Amino acid sequence: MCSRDCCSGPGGSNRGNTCSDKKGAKAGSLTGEKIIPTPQSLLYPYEVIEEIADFITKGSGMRPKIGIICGSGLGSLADMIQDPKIFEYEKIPNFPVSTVEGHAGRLVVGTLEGATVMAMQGRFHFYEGYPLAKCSMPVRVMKLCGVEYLFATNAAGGINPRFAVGDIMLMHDHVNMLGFAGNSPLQGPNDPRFGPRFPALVNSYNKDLINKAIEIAKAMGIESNIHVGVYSCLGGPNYETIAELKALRMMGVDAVGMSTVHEVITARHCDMKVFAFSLITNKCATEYSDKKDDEANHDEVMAVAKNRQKACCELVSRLIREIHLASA
Ligand SMILES: O=P(O)(O)O[C@H]1O[C@H](CO)[C@@H](O)[C@H]1O
Ligand SMILES: Nc1nc2[nH]cnc2c(=O)[nH]1
Repeated sequence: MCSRDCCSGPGGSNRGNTCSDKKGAKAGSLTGEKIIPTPQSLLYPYEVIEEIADFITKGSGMRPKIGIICGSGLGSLADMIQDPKIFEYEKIPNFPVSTVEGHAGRLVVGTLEGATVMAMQGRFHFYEGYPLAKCSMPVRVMKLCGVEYLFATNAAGGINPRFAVGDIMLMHDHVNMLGFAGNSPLQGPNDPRFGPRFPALVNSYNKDLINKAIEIAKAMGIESNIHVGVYSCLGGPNYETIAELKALRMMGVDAVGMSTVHEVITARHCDMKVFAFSLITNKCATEYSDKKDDEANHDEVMAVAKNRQKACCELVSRLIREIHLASA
């Protein structure tokens, strides 16, 4: 009988995919349980990710170098892609579907500013009922497609009082609240083909790309709308209470959302370079008040994203152009 986490005990649910112990007992059969908790990393074994990546590279005839994840209402980032080959999520084998307004549910592969790119027009969130490993599984697909740079974007609430609605915060660090609570996309047996058991996360956000983005923002004349700060991901789908926002601020958090962190962890685990930003779609109140205006809502998030999509698109396309020119 296999003695590893992947097959034994109540956590075992290998689905016959990855265990190298030929004596491995049938998954989950020891306890007779019908519902078997599955370690996150076993949800998508390497071979399944490889199949999805093959489907995309063969279907598009490309090995993209840059991956983009479009935040809520920022799907227009993918609309910039030239000669797009579009894959609806429901037509990609073993891919989840998008359930959130503002997340179309398509993978777009093509070129942008001369670089080969693939963009997720629609990401997966923990609050949709997906485990974190499932939310960030497409990052591993990107890796096996050839992606070296991850651009992750999100809509977020601004906690830093200096931030205004419509500003852009370049992420230079994060506070992983789901991680504090014991949840990680890397939970379960580690497959070293993706990365190490204990990845370091200091310097996760590429400093050169942050500096280049600041230069680009200056050239665009939007320097005063650009900040560099710390993002935190909460589980959602509810927005935060005042007490939670106060606590986050005390922890040094500048913007809060419900995504991105697990994608960045997965990307750093497999050694991608990461650039990420938050579009500040609402200001988070950190004092009690009766004003209805203080309440975040998704319609407002979408409306602000629509208004600021032009600036976000220009920032992303110019940065991609620089990466492409530097590697040409
Ligand atoms: O992080 P993205 O996907 O941009 O979306 C953010 O906006 C939604 C809430 O309005 C949440 O999904 C939150 O995470
Ligand atoms: N958690 C969270 N996510 C958001 N996404 C956009 N705005 C917000 C916010 O205020 N809080």
